[in-house]
Amino acid sequence: MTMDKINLFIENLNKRFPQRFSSKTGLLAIISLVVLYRQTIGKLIHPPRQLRHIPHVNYIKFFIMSMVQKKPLGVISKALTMPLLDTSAVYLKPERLGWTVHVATPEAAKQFFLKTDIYAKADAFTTQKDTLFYKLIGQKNILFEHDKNEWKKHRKLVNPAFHKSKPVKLFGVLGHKVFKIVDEANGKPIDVTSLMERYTLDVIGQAGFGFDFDAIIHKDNDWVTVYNDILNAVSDPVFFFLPFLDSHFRWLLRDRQKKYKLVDTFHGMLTGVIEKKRQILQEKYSKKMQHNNGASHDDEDDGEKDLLTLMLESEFSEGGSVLTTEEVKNNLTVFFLVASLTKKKKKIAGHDTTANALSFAIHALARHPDIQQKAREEAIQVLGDEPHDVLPTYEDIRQLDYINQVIKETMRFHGPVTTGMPRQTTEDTNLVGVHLPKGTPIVVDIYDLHHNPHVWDDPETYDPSRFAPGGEADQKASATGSKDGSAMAWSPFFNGQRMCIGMQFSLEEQRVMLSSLLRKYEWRLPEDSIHKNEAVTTNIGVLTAKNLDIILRDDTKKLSRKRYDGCIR
Ligand code: HEM
Repeated sequence: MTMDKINLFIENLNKRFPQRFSSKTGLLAIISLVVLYRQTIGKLIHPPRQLRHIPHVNYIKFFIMSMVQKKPLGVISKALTMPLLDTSAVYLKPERLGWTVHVATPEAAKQFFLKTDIYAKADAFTTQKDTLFYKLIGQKNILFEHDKNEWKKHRKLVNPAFHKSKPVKLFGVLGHKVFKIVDEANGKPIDVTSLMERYTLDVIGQAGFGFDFDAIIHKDNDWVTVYNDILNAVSDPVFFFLPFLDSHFRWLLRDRQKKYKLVDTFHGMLTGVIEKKRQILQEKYSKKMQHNNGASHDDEDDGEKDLLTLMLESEFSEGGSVLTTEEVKNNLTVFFLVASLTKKKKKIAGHDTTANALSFAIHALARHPDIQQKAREEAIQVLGDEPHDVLPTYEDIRQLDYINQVIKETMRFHGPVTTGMPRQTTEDTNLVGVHLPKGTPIVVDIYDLHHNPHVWDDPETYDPSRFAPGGEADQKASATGSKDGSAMAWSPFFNGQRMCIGMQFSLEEQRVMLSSLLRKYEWRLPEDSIHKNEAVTTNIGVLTAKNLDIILRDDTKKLSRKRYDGCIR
């Protein structure tokens, strides 16, 4: 605003309100308004000066589309972020840490994934101590740990457990419980997101630490309710955006205090299980050491042991406790957070990565009956067409080439994790020609990377054959190590050191579930489905399809409806 305009404005004010405004007070008022605007709304809607050389989304449009109109992420991406990628590999978008750099090309993603010292995990959540979320996840755990040495300690212990864990039989047995629910629906629409969430909750309970939530069959049982209540409280947007309510005003909020008690109850259960398992293992190992004269061989199948047992066993082989019970408990909680968290209130974004990947695959196959049929033929070819339910084996799921392509294309098209957790640059740096000052918040935008037309051919077309041998994805992967980082074009689990540790676990779980469903059922969307043309998704948190009802029918007529009778093929 020039001086002339200010003077004119003051003159007008003086005319309207004679004797009220001297030039001085008018000027002061205007300056105060400008400062106030800059410090509040201006700060929100304009990126900080040091980042203004990077293209940014229009804040107002973004706010309206995401918060007011609640448009699906894909719609927002097409309207606001994709156009920015025509001229730049990165752009700015508002996030929890303020204006954040979003990386959406393989070349830039490669730098992000590999240079972990520069793009270090931000201490974003753990700085807000005394919140319910902080209480739930605890101070030290593998996912949120930003101190490299501390993180290595966790990863070293958790890695072998995930490497050994192959609970394929468990995935199948719990799949048969899912069949029970589908059969009971008798052709009526089923909310598959909820069903898959209950499935993955039962999986992580049993595969994580041998605990049966029994969520598939009894969705309202006590532990599932405790768990849902905690999760709903943790994701309550009011407390999420105003964390000081938790830390400073909890004493006024009795209902909130109850949620803190629920977390204590949940932690108490986990701690009890850990301590009991430690004790049993300790006794077992002492006996074995006596009998085997030092050798500690175990006859049980490692693949079907739960992750907690495997973690504690690797502690024993290291010669004692590596992590405290508290740290082990925090890691188990993290497995829940990323592997299976159900939700009760539909308005809350889903949190469950694998369940959403499965739901999106079911949706994609419902929209593309030809692909569904091709995948079914493979499932029947590998698992057989005996007239009873079967349990896929590890060898079986290794042969599911086409279903694997379906899973990978689904995770490109609708990867449940859309950005990963924020990093902050630890020094001034240059990312593919863009200057980033120290302290810049930055994420890899998996959704935009997977939908970037400069990276993928016709990215809005769902086509599993991209992942066929020699296909588009293979060509990119064979460029591994190349400067343009094309191998990073598909990164639903991230890449590099902090890549998802549960990737194989999740992929195997998906292979078992999808092949089992395909072998037994045909499915379609109801006529009035909101997801007919494309999946209507959330735009915040883990990507979820809202109210995804599907009609499943055991009408292939190839198999009888006889329930699994205990025999494993
Ligand atoms: C479709 C399923 C899944 C997807 C898309 C997924 C994706 C991811 C991504 C993108 C990250 C990196 C986050 C970051 O550093 O910002 C991650 C990390 C992690 N994931 Fe997964 N995940 C999935 C399933 C699982 C499962 C089933 C488990 C465990 C049972 C798991 C355990 C973890 C852990 C522990 C980390 C932290 C690793 C570390 O920092 O060292 N994930 N996941």
